[in-house]
Amino acid sequence: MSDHSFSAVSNVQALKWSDRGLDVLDQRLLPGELVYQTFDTAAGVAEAIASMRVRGAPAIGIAAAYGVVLGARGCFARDPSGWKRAIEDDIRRLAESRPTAVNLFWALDRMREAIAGIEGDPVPPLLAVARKIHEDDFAANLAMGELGADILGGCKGVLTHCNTGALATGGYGTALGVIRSAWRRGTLERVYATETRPWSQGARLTVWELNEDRIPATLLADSAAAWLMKSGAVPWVVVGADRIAANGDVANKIGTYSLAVLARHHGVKLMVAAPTSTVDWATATGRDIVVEERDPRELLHPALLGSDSVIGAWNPVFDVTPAELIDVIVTEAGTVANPSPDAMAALRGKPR
Ligand SMILES: CSC[C@@H](O)[C@H](O)C(=O)COP(=O)(O)O
Repeated sequence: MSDHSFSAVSNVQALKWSDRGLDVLDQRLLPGELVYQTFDTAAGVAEAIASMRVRGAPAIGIAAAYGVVLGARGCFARDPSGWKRAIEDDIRRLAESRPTAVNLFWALDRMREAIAGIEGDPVPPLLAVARKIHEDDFAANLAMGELGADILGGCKGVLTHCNTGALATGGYGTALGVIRSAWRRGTLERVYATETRPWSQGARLTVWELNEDRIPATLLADSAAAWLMKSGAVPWVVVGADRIAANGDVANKIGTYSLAVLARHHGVKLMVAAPTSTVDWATATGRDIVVEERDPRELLHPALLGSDSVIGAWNPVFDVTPAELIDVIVTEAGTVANPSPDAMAALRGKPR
């Protein structure tokens, strides 16, 4: 993978592999500081995912794949004949880092399959698989960008939620990839980005990425979305996904479901852009998706945290949008209009 392939479309790379280990751009510090930290163990990568230094379903999967390479390097050095048993602990730790984004489990399954066939030093073959996962995600983003931009046609304004850009993926982005492609075609004039709770992912990451690419954007509070839709400025909402069930229900950043309901009320269309690695064929409907709930302290003011406080906080960080509220799902393998179990099944057989 050449650096040029990334810098041609975006200056941002969330994950970089080097002989020292995995360099992770600490997304918690953006946009104020651009700091990479190097992780040289699988446990370190698991912590980087859990603590949200790495964010976004595809990027989490890619980081986990590199984490397995690091785990194999350590296990093989300690025990060349028993490393395959030892690495299971690392894989388990990585799998426990976040529960909702299925790309994590998809990538770990790919690494496990590769481990099964390895004789001798596992690092070169596992690194090749991790790099392929990374490169394939980037290529999928570019393909989705084109397919999604075709559907947006001459649309001048879109609303997006969360961050789905180069930082959240192998580069370029899912929903933000569609937006980048539409912008490059000269059709899109302005992006509206929600600030996105928790941690203001839109305010700190999405609009930063858009600014890096000089794409005009307007930031709004999540609660301003209905009012924006009423104004007619956004014929489309374009979002990513953390897990898509086999019937087309979509788990994505908290607030996506609200946007879907609002969009339907206002006659605004909803596009979900995600690679096929985000489709969980083993999960029949959105009811079976585990929705991560994070620490209430991420929401609640410290002054209200004391033992004499009667205030709690509910902090689910994803929600599930039912398929019937989604107009189209865009993947690198094709698009699914009006998603249903049958329409999704047709996607399954298509080559990536
Ligand atoms: C490109 S992944 C889909 C996103 O919309 C998504 O919800 C996301 O970035 C997840 O964020 P995270 O910060 O990892 O919880």
